[in-house]
Amino acid sequence: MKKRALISVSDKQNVVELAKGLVELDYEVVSTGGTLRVLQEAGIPAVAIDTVTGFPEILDGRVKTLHPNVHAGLLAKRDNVAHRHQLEENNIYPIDIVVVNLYPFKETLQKQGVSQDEMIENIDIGGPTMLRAAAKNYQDVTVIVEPSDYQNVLQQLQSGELNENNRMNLAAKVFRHTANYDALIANYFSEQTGESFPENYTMTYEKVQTLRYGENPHQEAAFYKNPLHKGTSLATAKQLHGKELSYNNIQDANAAIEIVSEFIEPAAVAIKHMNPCGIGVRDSISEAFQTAFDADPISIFGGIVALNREVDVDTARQLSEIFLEIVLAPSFSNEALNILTQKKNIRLLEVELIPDESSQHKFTTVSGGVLVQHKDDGMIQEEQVTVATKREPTEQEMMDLLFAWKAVKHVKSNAIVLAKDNQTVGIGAGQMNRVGAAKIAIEQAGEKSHGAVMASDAFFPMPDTVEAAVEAGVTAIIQPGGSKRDQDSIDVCDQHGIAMVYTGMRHFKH
Ligand SMILES: NC(=O)c1ncn([C@@H]2O[C@H](COP(=O)(O)O)[C@@H](O)[C@H]2O)c1NC=O
Repeated sequence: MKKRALISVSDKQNVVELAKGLVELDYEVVSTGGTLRVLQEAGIPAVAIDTVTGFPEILDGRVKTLHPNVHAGLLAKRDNVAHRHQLEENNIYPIDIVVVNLYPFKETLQKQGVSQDEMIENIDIGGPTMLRAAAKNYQDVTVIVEPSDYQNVLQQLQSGELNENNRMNLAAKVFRHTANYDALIANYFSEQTGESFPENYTMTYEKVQTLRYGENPHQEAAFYKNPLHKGTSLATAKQLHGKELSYNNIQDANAAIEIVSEFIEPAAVAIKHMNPCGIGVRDSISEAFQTAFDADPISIFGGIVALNREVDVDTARQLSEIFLEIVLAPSFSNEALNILTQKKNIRLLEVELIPDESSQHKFTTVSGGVLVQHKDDGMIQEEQVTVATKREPTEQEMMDLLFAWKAVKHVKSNAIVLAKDNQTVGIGAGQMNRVGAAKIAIEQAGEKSHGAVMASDAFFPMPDTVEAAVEAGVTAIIQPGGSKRDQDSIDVCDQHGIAMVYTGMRHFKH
C-alpha cells in the first residue's frame, strides 16, 4: 500500500515542489479544492479529498476534511492491533504526512475595515483539527505547518533521516502554532465583547530575535513582538548602524521613545537605566538636543537619546561629540548619517512615531503570576488642573508645570522633577521616600532650582517636600493632590507665595 500525504494549504507557496518530492518518494497525494487545483495544474497526480471522505466539500468549504476517514487515518496508532483492525474494517487508509497551513486570520485582522463576517470566515476549523490530530500522533505521522520546513523535511525523508525526534519537533511547532492562532481568535472575540480581563489571559507574541543575554550576562533572553500592535514599536524599528541591540538597550530605547512621543514640539530625551536624565523641548531639534544635554551633561554619557524630528547635520555633529549607545529618531538626513556612522559603537535606529490608539496592556511578572493593567496613557491639559493655593501660576510657570508633569510620568517612583523653560534641571528617581527624591533633584539642579517648578508623581503625605522646594527657590508645584494632609502643604506654599496645582491624576511608575 502506498504511503499517503494530505496537503491542504492556504499559503500555496512552494507547495508544488514539496508535493513533487513526495510523489517521487512514492506518496499518494490527497488535497482539498484550491490546493488540488494548484497541484494538478503543475502536473502533480494529486487526488481530491472526497475520494478519501466519500463526501463532497460543502458549506462553502466549512466542511472539507472534517471526516472520520481523515481523522481516523491520522489518529490510528500503527503499532496498536485493535486500531489497525478498526481501520481495515472501515476501509480507512492511514495518512502518513499532513501538510496544512491555516486561513490567514492574523493577516485579515491586520487589514483595515474588515467586516465581522470576513473575520469569522477566516477562522480555520478543519485545518487546526488535522494539525492537532497529526501532532498528537507524531510517533506515526509527520506534520508540517510552516512552509519554511518543506525543504528540510523533504530532505530528511529522502535520506531516511526523519526520526521520531524530528517528528516531535514538528508536532511541538504545530501546538505552538495552533495556540497562537487560537489566542488571536480569543483576543478578537474578547475585544468584540468588551472583555479586557477575561477568566484566562491568553497572549501571543512572535519572536523578533534571540538576545545575547538578558539584563545580566548569566540570564538568557529573547525579544518578542505583539503581532497586532499598530503604534510605535522597537520591533519594527529599522537599525541603520551599529551592533545588535541588547536586552537593556531595548528597555531603555523603549523608555526613550515613550517620553519623546509625549511632545508635539521638537523634543529630545536622554535616558539612563530607564529614567530620563535630560529632556529638552525647543523650536529646533538641535536646540532641543542641546537643552537635553545641558540638563545633565554627566549622566548622558553612555546613554540613549531619542528625538522626535529628523536628525539633521547640526544635531548629528552635537551627538557625535559624546559617547552614546543609541540614537533613535523618525529619520536621519544623509549628511547626519555620514557623520554618525563614522562612530563604530553607536547604534542608529529609525523609528516611526505613531500615536498609539489601541488600549495596550502592561505586564509585570510576580512569583507565580502576572499583573496586567492598562498602560498609563493618562494626559493632563491645562484646563484640567486646579489651583490649590492663593497664588495662581503665571503663564510661564504653567507651561513649565505641564512640561514637568509630562516628564515626571516617566520617572521611576518616588519621582520628583524640577524644570525650567522646557528643560529638566533636576530629576530624583526611584527613592523610597518622596523628600529623598526631592533632595536629589534639588541637589542636581543647583543654582537652576531658583525659579524652577517642581512636579511630583504622587501627593505629598506631609509638607517636608514642599519645605525643601521653598528652600531651593522653587516657585510653583504640580502634583496629584488628595493627601489627608494636603492643607499642610498648601499652608507652606501660601506662606511663601508658591503656586501649587493639582492634576487629580497620579503617575506611579515602579
Ligand atoms: N473545513 C474543513 O474541513 C477544512 N479542511 C481544511 N481546511 C483549510 O482549507 C485550506 C485549504 O483549502 P483549499 O485547498 O481549498 O485552498 C487550508 O487552510 C486548510 O486549513 C478547512 N477549512 C476550514 O475550516
